[in-house]
Amino acid sequence: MALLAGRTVLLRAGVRLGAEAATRGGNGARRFASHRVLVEPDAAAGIATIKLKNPPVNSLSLEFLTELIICLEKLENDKTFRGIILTSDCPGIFSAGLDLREMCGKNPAHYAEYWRAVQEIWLKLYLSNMVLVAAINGASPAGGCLMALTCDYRVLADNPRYRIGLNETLLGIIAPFWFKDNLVNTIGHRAADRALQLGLLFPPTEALQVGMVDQVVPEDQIHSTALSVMSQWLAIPDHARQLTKSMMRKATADHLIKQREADIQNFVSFISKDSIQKSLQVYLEKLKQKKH
Ligand SMILES: CC/C=C\C/C=C\C/C=C\CCC/C=C/C(=O)SCCNC(=O)CCNC(=O)[C@H](O)C(C)(C)COP(=O)(O)OP(=O)(O)OC[C@H]1O[C@@H](n2cnc3c(N)ncnc32)[C@H](O)[C@@H]1OP(=O)(O)O
Repeated sequence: MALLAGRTVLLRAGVRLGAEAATRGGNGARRFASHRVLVEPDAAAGIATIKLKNPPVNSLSLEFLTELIICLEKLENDKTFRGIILTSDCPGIFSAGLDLREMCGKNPAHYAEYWRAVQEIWLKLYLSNMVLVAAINGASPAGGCLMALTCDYRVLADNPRYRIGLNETLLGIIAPFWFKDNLVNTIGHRAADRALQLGLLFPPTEALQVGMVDQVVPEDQIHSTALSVMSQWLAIPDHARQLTKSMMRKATADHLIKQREADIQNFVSFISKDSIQKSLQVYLEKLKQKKH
């Protein structure tokens, strides 16, 4: 049943999908992988595990986002799969969020194309008909946190270095309204107000307390926990769960869908400002110097 999916991917024609491959797994299910998105299917269970693999930190570049969008479309249209576990193949990092290099020193057309892809991945994940469980096995700032927030359930590995949150203000930028809406829907208005203004990155215990994640487990139990949560969610008849999900999420998604173009223009003019470019460059430089 396609209650929510089926929208078009509006991306630059000809973005290279890398060495995409489709083979048959041991259980007969199609296994497909691109350079940066690994899909491990379990056809018998109806579950696909997506492993993000864009080292070193799974930053969400335009090419990576494009591969992910295509992968999600394929899974959404394949009736074999009813659930996705979203996790990382990069040790200690779930995702460092949006790729800062896509937002620095480029032209307005590039910023517009990039932002459309960011919107698209959010809509694809947020409106998916499938059950999405995030198995967060690493740090998850900003866009990384947003991806996790689109999921139906979040399991975080218990490691104090694995902080999660929308830290945009620390970079001198602003979480867009639809990031904010997704966060408010998850942790409530007061907690979101504080978290967004202060750019808070929550360690596991605090993330659980505030409701940013649903469960914190030892790192070696993250996949088994995600599987057991998934089986609980898949026990619900699809049509009832999907209609309920749609009822809960439609207004938030429509908020963006209705003003997608204006949101792109807003992003382009904001990110093109000299002062914002300067802040992002300083932040990137600090990240680079951290090692030395
Ligand atoms: C009224 C409203 C008006 C206007 C609003 C309109 C629009 C809104 C405008 C903007 C919205 C933008 C929303 C942005 C969302 C984002 O996601 S921004 C990205 C935020 N991400 C971060 O802050 C994370 C930064 N990274 C880290 O903290 C750490 O790297 C890490 C904890 C993830 C991992 O730490 P380490 O393992 O120690 O790794 P390193 O720090 O050494 O990093 C390795 C390598 O990777 C580079 N890198 C890290 N993060 C990014 C990134 N996000 N993008 C690009 N590159 C990144 C880092 O520089 C290192 O590079 P090298 O030195 O090896 O070259």
